[in-house]
Order: sequence, then structure tokens, then C-alpha cells
Amino acid sequence: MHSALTAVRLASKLCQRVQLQLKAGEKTDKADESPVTVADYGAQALVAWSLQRSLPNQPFSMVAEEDSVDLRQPEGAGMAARITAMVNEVVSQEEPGSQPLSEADVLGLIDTGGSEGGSQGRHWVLDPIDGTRGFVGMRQYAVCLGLLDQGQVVVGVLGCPNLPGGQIQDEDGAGNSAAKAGTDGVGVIFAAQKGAGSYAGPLAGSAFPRDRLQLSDTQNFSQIRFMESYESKHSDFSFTAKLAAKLGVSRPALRIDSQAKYGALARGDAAINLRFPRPGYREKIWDHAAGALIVQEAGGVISDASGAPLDFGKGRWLDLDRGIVSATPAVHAALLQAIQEVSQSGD
Ligand SMILES: Nc1ncnc2c1ncn2[C@@H]1O[C@H](COP(=O)(O)O)[C@@H](OP(=O)(O)O)[C@H]1O
Ligand SMILES: [Mg+2]
Ligand SMILES: [Mg+2]
Ligand SMILES: [Mg+2]
Repeated sequence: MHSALTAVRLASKLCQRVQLQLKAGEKTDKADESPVTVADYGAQALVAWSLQRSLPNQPFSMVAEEDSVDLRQPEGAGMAARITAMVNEVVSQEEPGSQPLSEADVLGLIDTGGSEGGSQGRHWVLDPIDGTRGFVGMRQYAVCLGLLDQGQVVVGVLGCPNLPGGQIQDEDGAGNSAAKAGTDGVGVIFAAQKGAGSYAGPLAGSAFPRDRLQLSDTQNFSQIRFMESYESKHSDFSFTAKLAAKLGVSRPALRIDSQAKYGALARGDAAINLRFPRPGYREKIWDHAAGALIVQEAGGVISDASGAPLDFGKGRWLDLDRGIVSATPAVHAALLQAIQEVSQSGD
């Protein structure tokens, strides 16, 4: 757990620096049109560096989102050099006097994330920046690190540099309008260990997060609200609006990027998190592993749209029925019923 916290904090530091100085040329679009920035790559390299340094005698396997293929093309050379410089900036602060990493070292660290994962052994699961669109748009994003042991998530850590330390009261408080990293009270780290609970605390510093998160269940649907992606292309907002109406939830949706939603759910900012991608979209394990444990250890429930638990031991992807829903227990049960009814009504 200590190694995971350290790795996430280092990567978050790099992301915060880059978000403040983002330049248009440093963003490229991947084949699926999702963006990737120097910070995604840099954060992935730093997490791999930090974990290997903290745990030198353990076999290292990591399932992570990014790889160095584009950086090894001639067009990627400038970006690779800049990533190397940024990673070295953080490494030299962490380990003064150390030999700087070469570009080949950094590309090699990024590529340690190519593991297939699975139901055997231990594998780190990393999304170096979840919510890259939010990161580029100066909104929410999260550095997400999980540990799989025999196919089960046993550790989950989320670094959320732009998340307010207190509960989000309204949409504006969600930090959607501007990055406020470094401002007083902004920047939260969430951590969970299987069987040992979920905790939140300040991202800054190095203290173990101390606030134990325990969800209180409710059936009062007129008071609760739900969360969903900020990006309409990531989830079907018309379906979620029907679900909310069916449940009697009348408050407007809280739309924020990334797994910061899972942290926000675990601490009670909202009672439901809904995600219904277009048909055919395949969910990746790094988009949910860390957040799922944080929700469960706080007393929440997460499943696919038919109620089946998420299986993180099947490789890099999740196999599931339509969407992913998480909520407090009674609300989750009502939600599954509402999903059936709204789906059957066909309108
Ligand atoms: N068309 C699509 N439908 C659903 N999810 C998508 C998508 N395109 C990208 N995503 C995923 O949605 C994640 C962000 O989730 P959210 O909408 O909650 O912010 C992205 O993570 P990355 O930003 O790590 O690539 C990406 O994996
Ligand atoms: Mg991405
Ligand atoms: Mg992601
Ligand atoms: Mg990502």
C-alpha cells in the first residue's frame, strides 16, 4: 500500500506540473480518437519506476493503458525527449544525485505496462491519467493504480489533483471550470485495501490518508443525485435521464471526468455512478479496478447493468452486460430493477 501511495503521488505531481503548462502540440489522438498527452506517458513511466524501486525483489507485472509505439516513430521523437526530461525532473527530486534516466530507460518503463494480467499471480493495474479529456480541458482527472492478486483487486489508490477536499455541493464545485490544483484543500488521495476499508486524505504531503469512508445507505430518492461522465460520448445521457426519472431522482446529474467519480461516491458526494457506453464499446480494467475497490470497501456495490460483479481477472478487458453501475446497497438494488424496466419499456 505504501508503495502504491508513493507511486501515485509522484505521478500526480508530474501531471499537475504538465496541466499548468499544457501546450497544444503535446496532445496526440490514438486510433480510437481518445487523446494522450506527455503527462499520460510520463506518469506511466514514473509509476513503474517508483514501484520497482520500492519493491526491488518482487517480480513486476503491470497492466497499463499506454505503450511507447507512437513515441518510437520519427514524429514521436520530440515528445519522447520532453517526457524523459519531465520524468527526470521528478526522479531527481525524489532521489537527489541519481543518474538521470535515458530516453530508452523511460520508453522501457512505459512498456512494462504491457502485461496481459489474468486470474493468476499479482499484477499492478494502472491508468496513468484517467480522464485525459478532463485533464486537457482543465477539469477532473485521476491517477489510478490497483493491484490484482489471483484476479481480485486487493489494493486501489486514486490520486485526484483537482478534486476539492470537501464534498462537492454543486456542479461548479466539481472543479469543472478550471484546474485548482495546489489551491488550499484541493487534491485528494483515496486508498483501499481489501478487507481493511477505504480512506481519503490530502494528496499533498506523504501521510497515509486517514479519513475512513463509510457510506450510509438511503432510500430517499428525492434527496440523492447521480454522477456520470462529463463527456457525452462516453455514456448515454438520455438513458441515464430515464433511469433517474424512474427512480424518482430529480436533482441534476453531477458530471465529472474520470474515476474521481468513484472516490466521490465512496465519500458520499452522490449516491449513484452510472456509465452506459455505446453498444460494442469494450471496457478496460484500468478504467475501473482501483475505483471499484474504493467503492466496495466504503460499503458500496458495483456491478454491470445486469447485476453481475465485475471480473478483473480476464485480461486487459472487462466482459460485461452494457453498463457499469455503482451505488449504495439499497439504491443499487432499486437501480437494477429500474434498468430492467426502462430497457423493457423500449422508449
Ligand atoms: N467512446 C467511449 N465510450 C466509453 N468510454 C470511453 C470512450 N472513449 C474513451 N472512453 C474511456 O472513458 C475513460 C474516461 O472516463 P470518464 O468518461 O469517466 O472520464 C477514458 O479513459 P482515459 O481518459 O484514461 O483514456 C477511456 O478509457
Ligand atoms: Mg486514454
Ligand atoms: Mg481511463
Ligand atoms: Mg488514461
